[in-house]
Amino acid sequence: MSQMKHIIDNTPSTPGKFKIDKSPYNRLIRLQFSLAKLIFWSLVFVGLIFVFFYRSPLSSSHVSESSDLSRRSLRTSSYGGPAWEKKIKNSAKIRSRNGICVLVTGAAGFVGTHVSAALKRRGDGVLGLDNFNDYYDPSLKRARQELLERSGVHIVESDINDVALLKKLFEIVQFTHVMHLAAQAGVRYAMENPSSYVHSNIAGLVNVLEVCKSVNPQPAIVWASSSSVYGLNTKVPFSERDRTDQPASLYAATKKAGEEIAHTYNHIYGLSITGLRFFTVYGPWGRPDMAYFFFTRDILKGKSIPIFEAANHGRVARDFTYIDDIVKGCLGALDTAKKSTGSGGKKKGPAQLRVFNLGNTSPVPVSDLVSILEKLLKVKAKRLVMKLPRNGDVQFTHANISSAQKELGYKPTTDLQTGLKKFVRWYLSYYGNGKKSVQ
Ligand SMILES: O=C(O)[C@H]1O[C@H](OP(=O)(O)OP(=O)(O)OC[C@H]2O[C@@H](n3ccc(=O)[nH]c3=O)[C@H](O)[C@@H]2O)[C@H](O)[C@@H](O)[C@@H]1O
Repeated sequence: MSQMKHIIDNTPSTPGKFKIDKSPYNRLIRLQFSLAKLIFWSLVFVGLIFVFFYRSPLSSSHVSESSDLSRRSLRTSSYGGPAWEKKIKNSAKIRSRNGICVLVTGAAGFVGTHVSAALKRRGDGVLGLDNFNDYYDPSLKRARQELLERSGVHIVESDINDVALLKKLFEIVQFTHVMHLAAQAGVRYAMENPSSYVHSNIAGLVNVLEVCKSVNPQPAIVWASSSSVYGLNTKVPFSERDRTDQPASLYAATKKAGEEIAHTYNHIYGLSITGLRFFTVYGPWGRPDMAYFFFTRDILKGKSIPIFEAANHGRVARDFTYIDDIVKGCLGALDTAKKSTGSGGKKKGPAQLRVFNLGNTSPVPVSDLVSILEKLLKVKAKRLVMKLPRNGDVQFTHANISSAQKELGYKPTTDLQTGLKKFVRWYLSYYGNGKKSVQ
């Protein structure tokens, strides 16, 4: 109390504003006023500490906003410092004449790993970004990361929603291109965890574009859309000119929204943007949530596998596309991307806006995929034929690729039999020795 008195007595009145009055009533008012001031400044102090420790761009990223995203760990390691910056510069250094400098988001993902490795092999500068979430076994992502680090590609561990980090990366490196592959993938999981699709495929995309539009020079952007935007269309093969306004899953709806968002950023800010509609990409280092992958695992385990069929025993088919073909399409898109035209957040002229199908042009029924796997694995599958669930799946996909062929020189060369053979070889070497558990 005496300490309090000391504080109160020494609280200076603002000169010229208050006349010092010694009456008990005014002393009480002064006491209340000073207490209010004390509380106010204490709150400001606590607030400053909060801002400094939890919102600082150079501390861990904003995990709190993602806490509602069950099954995802958005853990990000702290970053900053000269050693960290050196690693980034080294990874992003262009080592060939006419090379490009690419920030690859989702670099520890299936397509991201293959694209990053291919860019690095040609001497381009590559920096990866990934949040290593646990949508599927993160140890597989870590193994891909090891692979990339060995070839000189560093992956910064953070979420695309961490705008401060994205800006920092652009301060360190002048990326000529952004290959935006980070996304919440999977058609059926969207019913389980819808907010993760909004977080990554909508909010995340907007953040990436926001940063890209405001840096100088603006990079050109190539990003992953999806064949699922064709939704319930029945006209085949799917052409880029077809309608895309009847998505069958929230996943598809977020990818379609992404295409519209891309249009806006191209229109307002002059960003050069290319969307790639991938058709069921498969291959070594693939995604364990995809059918070909978990069919392989379950056939080997002797577990039954659910094979979907449409009404009246209609076949469900996919235009399965091998990863190496997709990588060529991605590189083709990067190499033919024109420069963005804006600067200082302002558009200076019309910029390139493109969308391409990257498929294989030969759909295969899922039951045939299983037959190929049976032969390769030399194990008979326990087939459990089921009705196609109404949770996002469409009956078939089939790409018309003439546009990608013409503009990107895209020409898929791997049929499903050949591609699955390579996948199975990888699968057995990665999981087959019993050291790693298949999740
Ligand atoms: O092409 C695309 O745009 C999409 O391709 C895949 O989606 P999907 O084609 O549904 O791939 P899978 O989940 O591997 O399914 C492949 C086929 O197997 C069928 N399937 C799936 C699961 C299952 O238990 N049984 C089954 O028969 C599906 O109906 C589908 O026809 C990816 O998961 C998406 O991220 C991607 O965007």
